[in-house]
Order: sequence, then structure tokens, then C-alpha cells
Amino acid sequence: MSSSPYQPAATLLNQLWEQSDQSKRKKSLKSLVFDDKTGQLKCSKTTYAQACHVQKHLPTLQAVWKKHVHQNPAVTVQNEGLLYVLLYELLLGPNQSIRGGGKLKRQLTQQEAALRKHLRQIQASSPGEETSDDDTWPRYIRVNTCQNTTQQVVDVLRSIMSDDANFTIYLDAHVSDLLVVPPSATALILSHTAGDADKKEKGKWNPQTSIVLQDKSSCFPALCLVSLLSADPRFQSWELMDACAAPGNKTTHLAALASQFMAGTQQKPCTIHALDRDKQRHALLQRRCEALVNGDDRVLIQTKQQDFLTVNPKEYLNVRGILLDPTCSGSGMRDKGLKHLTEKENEGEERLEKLSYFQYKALLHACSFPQVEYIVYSTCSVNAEENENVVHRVLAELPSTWHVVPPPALAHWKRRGQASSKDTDEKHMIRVDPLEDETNGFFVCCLARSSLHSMSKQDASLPRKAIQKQAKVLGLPVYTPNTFATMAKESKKQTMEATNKSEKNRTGNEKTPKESISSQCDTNLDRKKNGKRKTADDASSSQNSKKTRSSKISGVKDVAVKESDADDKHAKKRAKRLEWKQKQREAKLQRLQVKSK
Ligand SMILES: C[S@@+](CC[C@H](N)C(=O)[O-])C[C@H]1O[C@@H](n2cnc3c(N)ncnc32)[C@H](O)[C@@H]1O
Repeated sequence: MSSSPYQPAATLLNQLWEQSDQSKRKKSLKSLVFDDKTGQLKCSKTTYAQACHVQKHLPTLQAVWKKHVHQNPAVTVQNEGLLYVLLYELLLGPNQSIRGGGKLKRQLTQQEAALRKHLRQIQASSPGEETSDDDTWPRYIRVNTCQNTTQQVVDVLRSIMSDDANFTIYLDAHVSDLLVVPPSATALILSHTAGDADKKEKGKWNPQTSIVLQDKSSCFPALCLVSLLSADPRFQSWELMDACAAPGNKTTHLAALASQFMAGTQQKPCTIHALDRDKQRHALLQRRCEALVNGDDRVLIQTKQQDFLTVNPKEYLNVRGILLDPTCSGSGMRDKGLKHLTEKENEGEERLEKLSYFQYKALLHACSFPQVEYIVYSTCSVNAEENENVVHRVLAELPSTWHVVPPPALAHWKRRGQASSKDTDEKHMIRVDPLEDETNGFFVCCLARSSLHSMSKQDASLPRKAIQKQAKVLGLPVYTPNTFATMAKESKKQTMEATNKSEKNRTGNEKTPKESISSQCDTNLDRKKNGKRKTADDASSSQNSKKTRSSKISGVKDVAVKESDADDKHAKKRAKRLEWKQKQREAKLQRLQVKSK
């Protein structure tokens, strides 16, 4: 038995990889660790988080190990899972060290310098092809249909991206007017169009108001609320509330969808009350609503800085729909989420309790609005405590006419609520898995007050057909899962094949750049040693004698240190340059986003 504290994560990964080889119906990491019936985690959060990290960085770790084995063919490792967990901890983990003991730990730490060198080379040689989530997750662009048609935006994006064949634009498979582009495209789109920022007229492309960079799952709440209201013929006018609205992504999405619906009817303009209790966030909300929605006379947004829990429901007698997206732990967010999993078991429990109590209070308060018919409750958390449990707790206190309803627009979304032992409501709730759905983890639950709401079985083909129809009109393909991840893997494979081929082509006599450097290092080394000038012949003989000397430990050490220094210098320089470029792009993106807010 291994003494390693990483063994549980290693076992989990071995289990995952072994069944991937044998069985046709592969289980994902998530389905291996969560109990099908109770939805409870079967291992510790730490074990799950370690396994997630390894899976995320597996291509890089495998490439490092491949290089290592190439140089040390005698190396063999039995426990592949443990190998990659330890490699991750040593090279990429938060402490960059391995806890505990064991033979494999000793073996890896002894080779740490060489392993790090491989890692640097891999990172420097293929920075754009890292297959981590950040580089393969699609980027979502929501068209603000209050200012432009989707066709107008698509035409502009096409012209911006026309120079690069890799930049295909897709339409999302679930959210209308949501475009999907490769991760590398967003910076290009925003920077390319920054000069047009002063064109504020409606219908004219303006990157700050024509589009919103909004993650897919965060588009679900407004989509759900509008699909429920528009399927209900009882209401002649819509008065809605976004109870926790800042910075206004969902409010403005709600406005855009409501406006589209109003366009096809004789209804009065829709009113949206958008509240936030935080002063600064409310100011931002107000600015964004003005910029994104003003000029669209089918919808009116009234913002207010107020604590939702202090709102008197009797002052909003005509409110029919409430969108409630309260503060949550954010454990579904891809950058926060894995951090949350590595928290100590008890850590954060108190915070979670406070959050879920606030969420319960807010949802109960929303249900007390006299005329409200639909409430869409959402969080970007993956904890049942903030999601299903909150809904059950609230429903237990309400008259039985209140019930969970399935959102028509997401009838074709497969992932549903985590089932508790008694309830069947979960099949109507929406869950988004940050590890599998290429968008942040999310939860949406729709509540309806009246039993009049039709619970007839929803036809999943309807929303799917609607998206296909829109894609056809726009001339766009519908995005299919993992498109960019597959492309990144393919491109990485090709680069590796090309590199291997060119390395093989080099003949024994011909010096590779690396050998030239090492030869130079040898010369310098010998110069220092002998204290006299050496000839070119001396230098080459020093290179030729490298193999002979390599058996003498001290000589090998010196040469290796010099060689790795020179190699490192180049790799570092390259990595620094790429890092700087990336930072510039990100800073530009941020500036543009701040401007647009
Ligand atoms: C998750 S964010 C909302 C994000 C927003 N729905 C969007 O999509 O842009 C939660 C917001 O709720 C606000 N908030 C928290 N407690 C509140 C309360 N009691 N009343 C009103 N707003 C509250 C916070 O200030 C924060 O802006």
C-alpha cells in the first residue's frame, strides 16, 4: 500500500481511465464521485478537487512525462494515477511540492529540475495550444437585440474575422441570439472595433452596446422567465422585477427578450424594476441599462438602489414575474469553483449557511408579491445548500398551488437538478456542470403560483427547431459541445508531430541549436577550468568528449547546469514575451469592458 496522501485521488483517476478503455458507456469523473440517487459526494472534496486539477492539466502533464521517459527509457511507473497527481502537485499545484513520503515521491523530487525544464519547454513551445479550459472553452457573445439585429452583428463579426479561417462563428444550441466564437477571437473582436465606439446610433455597430460578453449559463434565467410568460396568454402587459440586478447582465437580457416578444404583439411596453442594494453596483447597473436599452420603446427599465428584503410587495401590485439571482458562493464559476473544492471541509460552511439563509429569505419574499405568477431563482453555485435545498425549504412554507415548473425554452437541456430521495421536482430544475458543459456552473429553478400553469409534457424538439431555424437564417452552424477543445487537441497533436519529425531529420553530425549552445557552454567551462584561450577545435573536441565525460558525475553536473541555463534563458525569454503579449491583450479587453460599463 502506498503511504501517499494522494492515493484516493490516484485511485479515482485510475478508475476513470481504466473504464474509459474498456467500457463503451464511459462514466465522467463527476458521475464516478457523485451518488446517482442521493447526489452526495462519495469521496472527500479534496480528493475530487485533486482529480479535477489533474484531468484539467493532463495533456501538459503527459507531455512532460513523455519527454522524461524519452530521456530516461528505464523509468517505469506502475500507478499512473498517482504519478500524475504527484506530477501535478510538484509542477503546477498551489505549493509546488509533494506531501507525505513514498518511492515515487522520492523519484520525482530527485528529478524535479529536469521535469521543470520539460514543463517550461512545453509551455514555451505551444502557448496557444494548451488544452486547459481557459484556452478551449468557447467565448459567448450575446447580441443586444435592443440596439442591433443579430444579422447586423454577425455581418460585422464576419468582416472582422474574415482574415482568419480558424475563426468560425457559431450559434449557441440553447440561447437564441447568443453567438459562440473561439477563445482567441474575443480580444480581436473588441480591439478591432474600438475605433467605432462613438457610433451610438441604434442599428449601427458599436462594440460597447451591440454585444454583451455574457457567459452562456447566465443567459438561462431571463430566457426561462420570458419563455414562461410568453407561453401564458393571461397577461396583457408585463411588469417584471429583477431583485438583485447589478451589474445588469440578466436585466438587459430580460429587456432584450421582452422587447422581441412585444414586437410581435399589441401589448403595452414592458416595465422592469431593477434593484440592487449596493450603491456603487447600482450606479453601474443604471449606466449599463441606459447604454444598452435606451432607445428601445418597447421596454422601460426603472432602477433603484434598495435592499430587496425591505421592499413592500404592496407597492408593486402589478409585478407578474420576478428574476431572483441573489449573492451566492460562486462555486460554479470556473476560476472560483475548483478553489472552493480545495477548501478544508469545514471551511466556508458558516458562510454557506449565511448565504443559503439569505437566499431562502429572498425567495420567500419574492413569493409574497401579491400578483406574481412566475419566479425564476438562480445561482452560479453548485452547492445543493444554495440551490435545491433553498427551493424545498421555501416551498414547504407556501400554499400548495406554488410549484416547480419546467422552463419551455430549455426543454432540450439535459442536465437537471440533483435528486433528493423524495422529490420529483428536480427534473424540472436546471443544473449546469462547470466541468462538462463548457460554461460556468449554474442552477435555475422556475416557480409558478397558479395551478393554471400548464404542466403538459414539453416538446424538446420545439426550442431545438427554433434555434436551427435561426441558425439557418443567419447562415451559421449550431455549436456542438467540445468543438474548440477538439480543435485545440488536433492542433497540438499536429505541432508535436511536426516537432518530432524535424528533430528526427537532424543528422548526428549536424548540431541542433541546443547542441550549439551546449558546445559553447563546454568551451566556456573549459576556458574557465584551464585559464587559457581554446581553439575552435578544442571546443568541438570538448563537445565530442561530452559523452565520455558524462559518466563522471561532477562533469555531467557542470555541463548539464550550463546547458540547462542557456536553454532556460531562451525558454524564459520566449515565455516572458508571450506572457507580456497576453497581458497586453487582457488589459485591452478589460479597458474596453470597463468603458462599455
Ligand atoms: C449575483 S449578483 C447579480 C448579478 C446580476 N443578476 C447580473 O446578471 O448581472 C448579486 C447582486 O445582488 C445584490 N444584492 C445582495 N443582497 C441584496 C439585497 N438584499 N437586495 C438587493 N440586492 C442585493 C448584490 O449587490 C449583487 O449585485
